[in-house]
Amino acid sequence: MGLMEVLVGGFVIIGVLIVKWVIRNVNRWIYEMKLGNIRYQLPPGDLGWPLIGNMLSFLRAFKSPNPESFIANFVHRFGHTGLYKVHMFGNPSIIVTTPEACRRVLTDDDAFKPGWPSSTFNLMGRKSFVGIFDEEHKWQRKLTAAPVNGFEALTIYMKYIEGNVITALEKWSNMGQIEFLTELRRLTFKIIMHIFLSSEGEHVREALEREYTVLNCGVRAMAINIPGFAYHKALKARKNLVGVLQRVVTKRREERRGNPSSQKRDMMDALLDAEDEHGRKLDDEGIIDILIMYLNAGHESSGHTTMWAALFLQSNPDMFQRAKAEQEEIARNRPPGQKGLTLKEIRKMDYLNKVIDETLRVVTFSLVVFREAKKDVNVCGYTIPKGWKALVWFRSVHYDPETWPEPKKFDPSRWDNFTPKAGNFLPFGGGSRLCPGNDLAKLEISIFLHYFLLNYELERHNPASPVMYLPHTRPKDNCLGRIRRVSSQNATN
Ligand code: HEM
Repeated sequence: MGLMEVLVGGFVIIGVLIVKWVIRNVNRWIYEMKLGNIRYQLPPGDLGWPLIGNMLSFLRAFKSPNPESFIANFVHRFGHTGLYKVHMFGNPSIIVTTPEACRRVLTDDDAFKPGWPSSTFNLMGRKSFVGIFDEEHKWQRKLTAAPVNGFEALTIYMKYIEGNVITALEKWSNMGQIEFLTELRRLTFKIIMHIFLSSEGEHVREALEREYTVLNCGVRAMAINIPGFAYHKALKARKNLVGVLQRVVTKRREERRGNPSSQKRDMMDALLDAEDEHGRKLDDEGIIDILIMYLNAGHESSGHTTMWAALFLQSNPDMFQRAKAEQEEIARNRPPGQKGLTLKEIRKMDYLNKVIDETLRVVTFSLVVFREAKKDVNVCGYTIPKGWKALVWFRSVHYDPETWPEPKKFDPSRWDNFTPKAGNFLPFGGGSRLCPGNDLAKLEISIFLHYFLLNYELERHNPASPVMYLPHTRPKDNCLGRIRRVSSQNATN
């Protein structure tokens, strides 16, 4: 090789390295330089590539069998600082991974408001809880939380849930091969529909259910509105959902005009009646966005978590036996004449409660929630600048080996005589946004597991089916298998 060729080769390599260095620093120059001195108080990290930021490494990790590698990579490069600067979902952001910092972000409403990616914001609706904050949020939460989660409400819903669980399990056991997850999502959707829209018929439920499956795939996707992309399909699904719900709202308003003293029947009626302290009522868009969000949040999470709890038990025979024995004991001690479960019995399910908490931890259905800093705010020694997002990374909190030794292991007995410190266990979030359906969800899961453990078994078709982590943690085959009846007892015993 001549000297000339060596020189040209050298220049090309140097040129490529310079271009790469420039490209790798574009985000830093765009977002950090304008912060002035505050930029020196940012946590360590890496804002990734222009436009896509760190999304490729996020997707790579969450499409691999080891999603923990995403945060582990930051820890490896920058140390155990707990907060890392990144550029994700189109925004400069700070990932928050320690219990203390997560709690700080979740509980400081003066400094933070919701900061969901535009895909979630557009799909849930600007008037849903992802788009509102302060007084507006407080009012609408008060309006909706007690009718969903209060003791009185749960006592009423319990019978409905129980009846539907018994019927569903019996039906599935006669169906041969089913997608267990798909069927569970249908069941939990039926329950949340009962709470919000009990007066509507089967056809409305079926129309909504179809659209939700598509909508959900877009909620965590990148907001690329081009045919073929998940987000594009999800936007279409939202349009259809709005269409169906708009017809329901219009019909209800007409009915109520014709009969102003008509009885309050479900949450839709409560929303139509609602008035804030200034006499302001919700408009159609407000009601529809609340419904879209509640119906979505209220079925996907509990459907997935129920499936995982059953699956973990089924693949650990000793745990299955222990949980089953507890349920048999409860059924045995039931006073004669009492039909079905009571809330008092549910409170006695000590081991099952540990199984559910351990499932919530291992699965961490909401792996991250999003906030936006309203002002420059100091969190655990670092500054989150005004306008930047805070990504509260629950998955790291639940996989911290200091609190949870062997964190990947499903082990309900780790909960024996153990109460996690505040901030170490956040399956339902915290602060003013704490999940308003947490008790309802646990009730649904407990009732399902009670009847499942007493009378049935799950036989998976592909026990080695790989696990997908996006948009939510699930087996790739949606848990294909059979529900077998193993007891000849009356299903309600
Ligand atoms: C296992 C089941 C569930 C899990 C793991 C779960 C998890 C969560 C989490 C982590 C949040 C906090 C979001 C944030 O901080 O921004 C949340 C909020 C929410 N959840 Fe749940 N959830 C479950 C079941 C339910 C159910 C059954 C309902 C409906 C009845 C529901 C309705 C909501 C709503 C409306 C919000 C927004 C609250 C707000 O912004 O004020 N969730 N959920």
